[in-house]
Amino acid sequence: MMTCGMYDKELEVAVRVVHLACSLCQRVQETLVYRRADQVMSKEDDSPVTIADWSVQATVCWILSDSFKDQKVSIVAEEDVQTLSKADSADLLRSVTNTVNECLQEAPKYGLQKPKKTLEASEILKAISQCNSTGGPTGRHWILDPVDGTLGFVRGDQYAVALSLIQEGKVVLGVLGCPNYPMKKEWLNHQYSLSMSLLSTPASDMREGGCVMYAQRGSGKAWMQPLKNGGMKLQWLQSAKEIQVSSIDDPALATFCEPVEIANSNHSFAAGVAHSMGLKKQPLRVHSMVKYAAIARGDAEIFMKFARAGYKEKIWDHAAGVVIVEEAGGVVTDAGGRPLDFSKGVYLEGLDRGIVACSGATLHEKLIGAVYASWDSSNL
Ligand SMILES: Nc1ncnc2c1ncn2[C@@H]1O[C@H](COP(=O)(O)OS(=O)(=O)O)[C@@H](OP(=O)(O)O)[C@H]1O
Ligand SMILES: [Mg+2]
Ligand SMILES: [Mg+2]
Ligand SMILES: [Mg+2]
Repeated sequence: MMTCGMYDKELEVAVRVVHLACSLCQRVQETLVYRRADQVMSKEDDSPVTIADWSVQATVCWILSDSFKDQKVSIVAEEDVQTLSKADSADLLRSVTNTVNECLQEAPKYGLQKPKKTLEASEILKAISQCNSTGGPTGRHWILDPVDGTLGFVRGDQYAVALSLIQEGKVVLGVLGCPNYPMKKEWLNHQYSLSMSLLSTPASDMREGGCVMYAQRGSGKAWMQPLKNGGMKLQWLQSAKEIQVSSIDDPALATFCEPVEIANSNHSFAAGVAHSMGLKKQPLRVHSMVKYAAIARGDAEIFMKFARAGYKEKIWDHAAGVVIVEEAGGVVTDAGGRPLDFSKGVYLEGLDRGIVACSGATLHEKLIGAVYASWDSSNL
């Protein structure tokens, strides 16, 4: 038996809906790489958002609400309906509505219920805006990043669908869908590009590619499955294999990963820390929570993110990745060595400088020491 925890039912629904959401993203990404300009919108903070971000949020909201009808489902998620409800956004809303309805039609293939009738645009808006919970220290809250690494997504590169559950302020399960991160390791080392692989690989082969990872808190185990495009009605656990962090603890042999964008993490500070702790390899720059996935799977040993001072990290950018890395045997803390606190609402309040994840305690101690030593000489 691959799960035997308190949240088996929640985990099963979460894994199924993440598979479903990944298939939606794959379809949208294929069209996006050819028609980028008019399909990528900007939010108020200038970050990108697409049909996929809203559509996944509406889809996951509908499935969770339907699957847990007896509960008042609380969802903390990234997107809101501001852009979508503007007067000149009618086409956009129509695209989202169609995308969600098409996706939900496929739900039975994934062992989930589909709606009895086609959802109206107003119901889609309602579903998206219903994900406006702020989490907190009590009760049960789903945490969703419908598309994490939207920039990677629009570039035809790495991105993730991240769903997790917090209970009394603790992350109790996490699921990460990584449609462009194949089961085999070597793929991550090349920069993944959908547009390139579409030219060189038959689309069907490429669609076999991705994986979904998941873990339940306290199980001491984390799992990976191939992404199922044709559905997964029965025996959803069967194709899962256990994953574990890397056993490398020599910094000279370790690989570290970090965000692609300099705006999202201070690369030069990370390089200083890397040098100071004796890392020798070039950093692996990857969009999205695929970085946590790489640590959990043993494809890399260290993840560092040092956002600019004043930026507040959001829980949906980390929750699923953290529980999967920890259950796979890794360590995740802030740059001061303290565990991340998911109980304070939407933000990781009180975060000390940045976030680090390591495959084990030896590398983690060295990393925290190197941050401490490098801090004075930096001006983050
Ligand atoms: N200024 C700034 N500083 C730090 N972090 C920020 C910043 N702006 C955005 N974000 C969040 O970063 C999420 C993407 O992180 P990544 O590690 O994938 O970044 S990168 O694309 O590889 O550069 C990204 O998640 P998504 O919006 O889901 O893509 C953001 O939540
Ligand atoms: Mg994100
Ligand atoms: Mg996102
Ligand atoms: Mg975003």
